[in-house]
Amino acid sequence: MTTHPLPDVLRALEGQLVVSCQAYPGEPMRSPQIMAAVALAVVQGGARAVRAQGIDDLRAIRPLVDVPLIGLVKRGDSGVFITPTVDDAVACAAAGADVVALDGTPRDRPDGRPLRDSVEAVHRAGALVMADCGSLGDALHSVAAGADCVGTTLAGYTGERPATAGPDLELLAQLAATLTLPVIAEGRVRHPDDAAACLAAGAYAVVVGTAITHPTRITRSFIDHLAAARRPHREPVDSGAENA
Ligand SMILES: CC(=O)N[C@H](C=O)[C@@H](O)[C@H](O)[C@H](O)COP(=O)(O)O
Repeated sequence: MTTHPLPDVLRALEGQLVVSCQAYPGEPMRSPQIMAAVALAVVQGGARAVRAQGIDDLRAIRPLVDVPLIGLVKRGDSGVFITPTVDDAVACAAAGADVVALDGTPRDRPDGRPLRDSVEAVHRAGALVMADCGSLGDALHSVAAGADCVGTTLAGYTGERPATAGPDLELLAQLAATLTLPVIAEGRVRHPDDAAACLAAGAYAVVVGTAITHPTRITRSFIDHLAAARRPHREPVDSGAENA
């Protein structure tokens, strides 16, 4: 439940779909131009905001889309890796992010500074903060640090909660019932039904990444389904008709 007057950027997202456009190191689509085209394509499809990773990608996407841009920088894939430092957060805002997504956990950050420092620096730069959280404790920490909205982005990735097959609806409902700022569903939203379930659980908006913008993993999910569905090969039965 949201009770505070919200900035326009967040108000525009209520009940809407945000699409995360990210390619990972070494992947064929890892290029700012390609991610910018993907971002434009999802906006044409109705995404009301784009989430993107990396300063070059943000710079390439910014002039192409007129929806809010949620920016982050990823450094590695363990510990605090989503926009881990104050400098990274400021760089995202300078590259055109309206909202800077950053790790909202109380874990030690690589620059040794508290979450609050990143939040305040983003606010000074004129942007908002989405705190990526993995638990209720993270979300409460983020709210205390001044975040403008929280996401379930890290649910299942910090060791505090199991990685559910789909979105962590239990955490989502818990956050939505506890907090008075927007709670954004993110992580393992694989199907439109999952997205609808997130809204029903209290999400303010829903972020979908892999299921829309990662062709390698989408293809692999079809391959796995086919492998499971394929019947064991059987020799055709010889009816003996041609000898009759
Ligand atoms: C945990 C982490 O690193 N999440 C990242 C955050 O930006 C991205 O790798 C995810 O793709 C994004 O959160 C969207 O989630 P999904 O791709 O499951 O729809």
